[in-house]
Amino acid sequence: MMRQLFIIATASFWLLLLGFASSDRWLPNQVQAPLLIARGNFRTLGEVARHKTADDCWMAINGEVYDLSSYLPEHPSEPEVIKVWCGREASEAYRTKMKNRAHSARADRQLAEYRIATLQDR
Ligand code: HEM
Repeated sequence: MMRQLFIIATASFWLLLLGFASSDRWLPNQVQAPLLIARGNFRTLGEVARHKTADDCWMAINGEVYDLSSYLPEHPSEPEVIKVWCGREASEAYRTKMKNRAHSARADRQLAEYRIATLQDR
């Protein structure tokens, strides 16, 4: 009886420990994002520049880096209007739509979904 109790207690202890050690893997995305920032997920403009095609399209906007590859076909303008900004610093373009008009709050919310990193200055 004591032996069984001892085995159960030991097994529970290690299971609990394992659970704590790997718990952040099971956290939902909203919780994982700040963890990624805390761990320093930074990309430089040089790295952004390597993703400059429509199929592989990163942009730096307001200090954050976005992978917009899957969003491009959904953008409600002529494809060229947004494609030319792939691989570039595009804060001004996003802020003005290149015609002195701001994007909507809905656009801002969509943009946030594509964030992959924070922009590193150098
Ligand atoms: C960075 C370069 C970009 C440029 C030059 C650009 C330009 C434009 C233009 C010309 C329009 C259509 C005309 C208009 O509504 O005034 C438009 C609409 C829109 N764009 Fe962009 N866009 C850019 C990036 C983005 C990104 C990254 C997103 C979101 C992930 C986005 C989301 C939208 C949405 C949702 C609309 C519909 C109108 C609105 O909600 O503001 N755009 N954009």
